[in-house]
Amino acid sequence: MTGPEAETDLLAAYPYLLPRAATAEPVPEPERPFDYEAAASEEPASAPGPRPDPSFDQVLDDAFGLVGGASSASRSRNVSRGAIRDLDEGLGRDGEPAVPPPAHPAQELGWPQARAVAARAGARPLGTQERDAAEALGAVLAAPLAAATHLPAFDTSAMDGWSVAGPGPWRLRTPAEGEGLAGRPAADALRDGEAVRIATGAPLPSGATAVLRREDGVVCADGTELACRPGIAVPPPGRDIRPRGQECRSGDALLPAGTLVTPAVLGLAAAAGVDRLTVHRRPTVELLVLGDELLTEGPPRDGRIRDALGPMLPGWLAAYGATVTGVRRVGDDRAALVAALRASRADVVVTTGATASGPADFLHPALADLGATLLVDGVRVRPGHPMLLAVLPSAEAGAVANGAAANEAAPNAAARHLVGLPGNPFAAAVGAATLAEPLLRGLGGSPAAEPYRVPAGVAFPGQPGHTRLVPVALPERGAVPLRYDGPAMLRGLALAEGLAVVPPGGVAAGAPVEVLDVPCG
Ligand SMILES: Nc1nc2c(c(=O)[nH]1)N[C@H]1C(S)=C(S)[C@@H](COP(=O)(O)OP(=O)(O)OC[C@H]3O[C@@H](n4cnc5c(N)ncnc54)[C@H](O)[C@@H]3O)O[C@H]1N2
Ligand code: MOO
Repeated sequence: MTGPEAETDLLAAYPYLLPRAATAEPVPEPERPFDYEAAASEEPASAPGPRPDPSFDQVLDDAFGLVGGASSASRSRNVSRGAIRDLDEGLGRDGEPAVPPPAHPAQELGWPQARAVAARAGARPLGTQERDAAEALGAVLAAPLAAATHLPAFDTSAMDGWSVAGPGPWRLRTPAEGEGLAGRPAADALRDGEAVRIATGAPLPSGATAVLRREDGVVCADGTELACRPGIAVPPPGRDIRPRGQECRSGDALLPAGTLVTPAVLGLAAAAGVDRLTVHRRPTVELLVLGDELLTEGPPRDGRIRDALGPMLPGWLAAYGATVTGVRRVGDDRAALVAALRASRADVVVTTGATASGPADFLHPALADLGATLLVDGVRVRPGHPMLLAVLPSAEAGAVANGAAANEAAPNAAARHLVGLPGNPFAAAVGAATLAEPLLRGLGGSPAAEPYRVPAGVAFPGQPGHTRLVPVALPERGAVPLRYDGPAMLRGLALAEGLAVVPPGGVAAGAPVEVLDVPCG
């Protein structure tokens, strides 16, 4: 469907785009080279101070302001995608060769290379386990889901009405108590010319050739005869019967290994009689939020600000496949950070803040104290460049150092990792999408997926030498950037339907641009 009717439907589905729909205009190309710092520090035009409550539409208009309006339609996605395959094949993006990463990177890596390093660090899943289906939600199937039954398990009626044998009219049998209802044994066999009531989902009696819908049949006054209503044709054999095995046969592989266990997968498994699922163990993650300046409630005060990442990142990390075992706040204290890292039993520790070189940025010294190995130490990406990825010494070593029992150690004998995200909130999100996503997906057994690309709805200027990650809306005309995408801002990200990956050379309007998912669960 196209044209005004389609547009009306889409606008009904996405009302927040409505005010822009009528006014969407061609988008002017930016006239000056992209100035990242200027854009990052871009503030609302009006002076600070009390402002009248804007309407929801105004808020969204404002966010879309940078591109002169979103187009008429949007859509949502819920697909996991990696972006590493071409690198693994040695192709490289951004014009950078996909050279093997150094063991101790002395300099920032390109964005594609950093993602490839994180993917390789997570290349070996942590192990498999059999779990009750409900507990497997969010894990990845380690074996195909095999049907334990035919579906439907028996011939069944697709409609409320009568099961009939042969062409009508039919002698209508008086049903015994419960006969013809779902969940009861099939009614006694029908002989040719007979009919008996049946409900949707009830097993079909043998001898039945079709189902006559209730609204298509008429019963004579004494209730003994059934005929089609005038103008209704006799249902041909098989009409409104769901035959046994129509959807699958017992033993059929319904889903391949590598499928994410979603609510729909739980539904399918239950329908197919499967109670236990074989899944990859989800990596455990502990989130350490670093910084003395962070408050956990109320407005910023006395130079202190609210922690935005403790509330945000657990959902993101869970969407990447992790089981988040805890969020801990650690002050600007090197010894406390070292102790927290030693004490952690998680497969992956994610930290926020303290990645740079300020007086309170203790992450690098703490990692040195621990004897950790840096795999990524800075990435040529804006924002988020100080992000890092390290291999931690084994949990057993940490446990012994702390006098803890060895069996408290992470069940994973494989390497434990630390993802260090910058403190600026949008920069931290970029770091999570760059390093935590491929690492956690891999450890959790998700296969790498093809990069997801959409046409750029406008030109995206590049930043020489750096990849830019830009929060975008995805209306029909393609990816369009959202405002308020500075490193310390979350306004753009909170509205975003994806993160566009803009290579150093930029992306011309209409050319494909890779888009990463923004977790929304
Ligand atoms: N001399 C340099 N200074 C900085 C550089 C640099 O290259 N050289 N890089 C800048 C960039 S880019 C970033 S990003 C930040 C990274 O800083 P850190 O990771 O060390 O983080 P902090 O200094 O702890 O915090 C930075 C900023 O973010 C705020 N913050 C921290 N945690 C949170 C949180 N959980 N929720 C909300 N906001 C948070 C913090 O208060 C600071 O304002 O370094 C630049 N400096
Ligand atoms: O670019 Mo930082 O990484 O400002 O946020």
